[in-house]
Amino acid sequence: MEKDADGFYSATDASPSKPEEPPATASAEAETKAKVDAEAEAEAEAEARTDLIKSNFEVSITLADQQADPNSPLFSAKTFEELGLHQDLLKGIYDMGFSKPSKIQERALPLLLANPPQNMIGQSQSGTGKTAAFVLTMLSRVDFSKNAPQAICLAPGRELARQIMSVVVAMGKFTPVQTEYAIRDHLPRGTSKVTAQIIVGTPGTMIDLVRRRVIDVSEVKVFVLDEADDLLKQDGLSDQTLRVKNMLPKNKQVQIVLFSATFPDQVRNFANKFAPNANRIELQKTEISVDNIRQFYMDCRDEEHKYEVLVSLYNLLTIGQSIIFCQHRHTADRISQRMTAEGHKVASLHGAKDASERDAIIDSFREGREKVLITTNVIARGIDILQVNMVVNYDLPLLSERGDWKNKDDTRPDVETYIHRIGRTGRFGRKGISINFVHDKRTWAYMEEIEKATGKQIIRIETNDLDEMEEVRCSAFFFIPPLFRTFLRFPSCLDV
Ligand SMILES: Nc1ncnc2c1ncn2[C@@H]1O[C@H](COP(=O)(O)OP(=O)(O)OP(=O)(O)O)[C@@H](O)[C@H]1O
Repeated sequence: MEKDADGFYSATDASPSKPEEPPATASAEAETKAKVDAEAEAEAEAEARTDLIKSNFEVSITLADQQADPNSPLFSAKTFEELGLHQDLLKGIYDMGFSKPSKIQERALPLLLANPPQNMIGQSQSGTGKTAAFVLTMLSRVDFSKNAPQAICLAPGRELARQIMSVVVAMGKFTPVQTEYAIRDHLPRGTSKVTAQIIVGTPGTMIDLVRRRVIDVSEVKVFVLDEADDLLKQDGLSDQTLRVKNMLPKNKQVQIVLFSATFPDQVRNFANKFAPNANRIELQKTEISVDNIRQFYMDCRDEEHKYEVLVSLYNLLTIGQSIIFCQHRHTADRISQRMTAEGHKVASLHGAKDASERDAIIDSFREGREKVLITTNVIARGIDILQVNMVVNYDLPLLSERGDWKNKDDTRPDVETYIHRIGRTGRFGRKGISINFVHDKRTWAYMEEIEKATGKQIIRIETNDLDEMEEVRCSAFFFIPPLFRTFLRFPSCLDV
């Protein structure tokens, strides 16, 4: 197997080299060399120390490099100041540590903020900053002096709605914005009218709250769908999403904003009707999945062998954080129970757990208290946890298994879900690894189809060669100072 075939570079490659000054004498030369060596050693040690403390191996240099590369989805020729944002929002953005817009932010924000407001259908690869684009739109459009809902954002799941809200709160930190959730079990029965200006929730609960007049939508002027293709999928959430739209005021224009990394052809037409005359930012099919996620597969003998391989990967899974995707809830439960019984620390999350348990599990994972999360498609989309540097497709996603798919005999993989799943790693230019488990002719064929559809190579790793796996992981993520290699040979040393 060729390592680094797809141009991954380490921090050493990316570091700007120091200009060399010719030393005046031999002793000056020796002195300079000693100084440079000492500096390099100190840098390497500092880097190793920082990595040990953070226990994640981000190489920050890559972000600046990518934001300066016109071919990167993170590139921008402009600054946030040039995008026409209010001073208080600029403060919020810089407080979050953003320094430059990404391509989607640079392109979408001027269109989203222009007057009169126009609809938008925006597509950009996973982890490239779509959330900030629509959150800044909502925060820019609401009138903080009015205590009434003016912007509604829908997401397909509870975990994503909560995450979007955290971005609204962080970006709106220097504004007087008031926010409220429309997610299950959040507002107690008997709650009187919601006066918050921005509401984030899931379609079913939003309908319920509007119907019960807890949420009055008469002042709404922005309606956002995140993961819009999922919310507009026929037989899926599209009925409910459409009902929310039909509840919005008819006597004034509501700006409709749709965002996703994927807009399959069958949804695109409906999206065009849902958001008429929209400005559109689209990706070519070959651009959809990002290059910074290296994709691998492991050829397992059967279902039991899949489990054994997963267990053998445990040390690697816990260097950073990892998400393991299964097709069914019972598989996620079975694997996590078995691994826990064998002494491994893993968590499992799926839609059958109750709301408060789901919140506690994802929060604990987000805070890094759990390092391995075994789950279903419930968090395949949108979830942004920067430390996740490995995704395992324990089961490949299939169309026939999708709740909204009518043809249960369909023998095709669900390529969109695959793209979203692997997009849980490699966020905003970071490096990530995905591994698919295949175990028979059928799953092999699914994987080949995914490879063809995404146009990205999926490379084999031997199931019994953990050294190779370790090297793959090291070459993908780390600048490895010589001393530090020891730690990588024994990853448990890193759990400080
Ligand atoms: N301009 C920026 N500078 C630095 N970081 C940014 C910037 N914009 C967004 N980010 C960060 O990038 C990460 C990914 O952003 P976000 O979750 O919005 O991606 P996305 O495009 O919505 O992805 P997905 O398609 O998976 O939902 C987040 O951690 C976010 O804070």
